[in-house]
Amino acid sequence: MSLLPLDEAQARVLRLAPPVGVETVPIRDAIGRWAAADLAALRTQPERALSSMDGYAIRFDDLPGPWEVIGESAAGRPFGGRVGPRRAARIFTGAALPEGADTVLVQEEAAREGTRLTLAGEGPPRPGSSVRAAGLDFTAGERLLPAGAPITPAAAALLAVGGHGVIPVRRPVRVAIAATGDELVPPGSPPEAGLPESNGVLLAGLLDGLPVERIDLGILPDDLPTLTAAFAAVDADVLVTTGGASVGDHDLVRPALEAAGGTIDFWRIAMRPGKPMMAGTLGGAVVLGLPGNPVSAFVTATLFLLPLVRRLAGAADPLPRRRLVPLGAPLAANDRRADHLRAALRDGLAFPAPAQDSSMLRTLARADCLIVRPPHAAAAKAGDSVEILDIG
Ligand SMILES: Nc1nc2c(c(=O)[nH]1)N[C@H]1C(S)=C(S)[C@@H](COP(=O)(O)OP(=O)(O)OC[C@H]3O[C@@H](n4cnc5c(N)ncnc54)[C@H](O)[C@@H]3O)O[C@H]1N2
Ligand code: MOO
Repeated sequence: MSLLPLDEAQARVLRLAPPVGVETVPIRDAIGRWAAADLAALRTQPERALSSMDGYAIRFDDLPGPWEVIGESAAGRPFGGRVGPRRAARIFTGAALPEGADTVLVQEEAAREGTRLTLAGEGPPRPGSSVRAAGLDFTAGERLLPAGAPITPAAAALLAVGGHGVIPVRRPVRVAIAATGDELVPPGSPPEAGLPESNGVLLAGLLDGLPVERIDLGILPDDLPTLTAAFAAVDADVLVTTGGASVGDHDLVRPALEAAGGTIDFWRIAMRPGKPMMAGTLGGAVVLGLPGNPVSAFVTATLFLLPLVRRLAGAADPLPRRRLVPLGAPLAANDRRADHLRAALRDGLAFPAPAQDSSMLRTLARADCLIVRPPHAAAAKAGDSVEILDIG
């Protein structure tokens, strides 16, 4: 049986559809989304030279003083006059540097009596001390954020000071979620009713915080006509199913997708857990058929569903970040499948959970990260570096 390498499978999923359409939203609503266009500064920041300290605006050449104080410049209330030779203007943090002045003498190093100002310390070391030059942060026309960059709180603040009030982003991504399996009952059902459905809870939680409009299709039975009709009726950007992805007689997601008119792009990946994941398209939707085992669903959602949603939402760099940490315990050599091992982080070391069965949610809920073991990785000892994906 041929298994697709993980990185190739990820690249193929990201190629299944372009980002969704653009909408323009107020800047606060753009946080947590991605810029849909290159965004340039509409103004220069600061627009003119400002003081970075409370003190006196002077001419550096006039040091060591004394000076006569002829006016005051406060933030939003600039001094209209000019600072000539041996003259100074009282100035506050964020206030415009008056014409003629080039330096700020901080007030801790100044003494003042009426309008007479004298040096009471070492004074500014060089021209321009305690002055923020015009355009120190950026100049009008400069690119502040490239298309596809995440709009973090800091990026949104930058765009705000850059003169933007509204931002072009991608509209929310519509994600339809269906759990499949005759054994499943809604969470909170009586204990004897069946297996509580948990993948829907898991996926809803993983999608929280992304710009997603969720469409919950609930629990679908292992019945080909029912599944086919449900899939055919889906109006979404993404249809994600869990369960029924493997090779058993009741694993009907693939035949139902095909019966509904969908196309399978690939099925089965060289990874563990998550091998039976399938990807394809149905009408305008990308379809991800995640395996039913809860940990397999978590790992494939982390590695495929979330990157796909980020890409559809306009992210240029949608894959999860990995980092290197030392192992806290040895690991055996790996086989041909990329492994994702639930692990705890203690004192900066990654300790793999002793049991890794893909049904065990308790080990997942206790894990801080997944250790990523590439195919055919050699045995590793405690202290060796391994790649991890942080989870939370
Ligand atoms: N002969 C083979 N059998 C299996 C193979 C294989 O290659 N050959 N692959 C195994 C692997 S790996 C996985 S993973 C599973 C995936 O199977 P399915 O996607 O068909 O999932 P199900 O059989 O429907 O369910 C698996 C397991 O998970 C429980 N489940 C399903 N959905 C939910 C849900 N929404 N909430 C909670 N629990 C759920 C289900 O009851 C099963 O216990 O196949 C292996 N078999
Ligand atoms: O590899 Mo399956 O996805 O765990 O148990």
